[in-house]
Amino acid sequence: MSIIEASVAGAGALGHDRDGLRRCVVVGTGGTIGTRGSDPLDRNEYMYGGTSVDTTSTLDNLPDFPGRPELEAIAITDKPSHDLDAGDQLGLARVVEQLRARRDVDAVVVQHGTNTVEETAFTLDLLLPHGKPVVLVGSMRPSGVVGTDADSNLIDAIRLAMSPAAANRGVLVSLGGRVFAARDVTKIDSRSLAGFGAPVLGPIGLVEPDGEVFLSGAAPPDVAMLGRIGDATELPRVDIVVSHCTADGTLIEAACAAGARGVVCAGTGAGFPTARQVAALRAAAANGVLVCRSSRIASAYVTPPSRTSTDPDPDFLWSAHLNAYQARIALSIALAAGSTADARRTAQELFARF
Ligand SMILES: NC(=O)C[C@H](N)C(=O)O
Repeated sequence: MSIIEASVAGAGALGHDRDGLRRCVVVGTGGTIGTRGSDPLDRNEYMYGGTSVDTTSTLDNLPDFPGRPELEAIAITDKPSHDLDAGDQLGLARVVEQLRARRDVDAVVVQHGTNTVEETAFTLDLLLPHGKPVVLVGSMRPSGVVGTDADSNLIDAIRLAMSPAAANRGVLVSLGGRVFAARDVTKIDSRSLAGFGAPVLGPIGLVEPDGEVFLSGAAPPDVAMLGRIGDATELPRVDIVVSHCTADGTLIEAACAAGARGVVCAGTGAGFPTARQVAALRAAAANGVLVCRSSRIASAYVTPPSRTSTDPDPDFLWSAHLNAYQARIALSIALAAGSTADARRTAQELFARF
């Protein structure tokens, strides 16, 4: 596990003496929202590590706002989000659970890079039981630059997390005044301040500029897989292989040679690998690797095999509404929770329910 530190900054250090008020803990993992631009006019030049803004000073610099709860900061990693690994995500899940178990904590906000926030959000959604709100937040621009969204997004996320409507809703993601369910959200733009979208079902809510929170839609299932993976600090390797014209089995064989216990094929359309990929996937499945058909397109429904001539293989799992990135996470967690035979059942159940 590569959690580097778990240092709690006392709320008193934040200068707010608000006995009796509610408390939100902000957990820093890194990402642009955890950095400060070196030039106010340069939105791209910012650094991690030594020059980044730690979560405590981010909160110290946050202006007061109506409804501001007591805030507490914990820094656990300081990485661009594409460098987070499963150990980081499992460690984060356990830190969030410890915080939610505290009687004086009402909600947890996680600062996270936007590149993979959808992956960590879905991981936490599978791992954590429903209960006190958990909100992930990122920003498209570092703090301290002209037009930054770092402070406004953080304030929105805190307001969302402190809203009673956010409890028992699974993990939520907040960016640009919009609220997304973990299972729906994806990064859709690498430049726009509205960088997140939910291509299939849309956002489930709004945080208005005056702090009003509106949420709609149903909560996702409460599967709480953390309780089933014991004290695992890593997750079994599951690789994604994309399909396209001319794709053959080389990458599938390489994944298996690297020790993958599962392979997700991001197939074309409703989940179709090429014939040469199917042959390699069959060979993988024959060797005990769990194979899942998913799709490379943003909105797909990959259905169970009907044993018609066009279906790749009745032994392959199918990701239903989940995209390939989500299927990889669900399969990996299912493999961590039990034997390969159990994982086959658990993963297919997770695919069906989300
Ligand atoms: N806007 C961002 O947060 C991107 C960032 N580099 C990341 O860690 O994902």
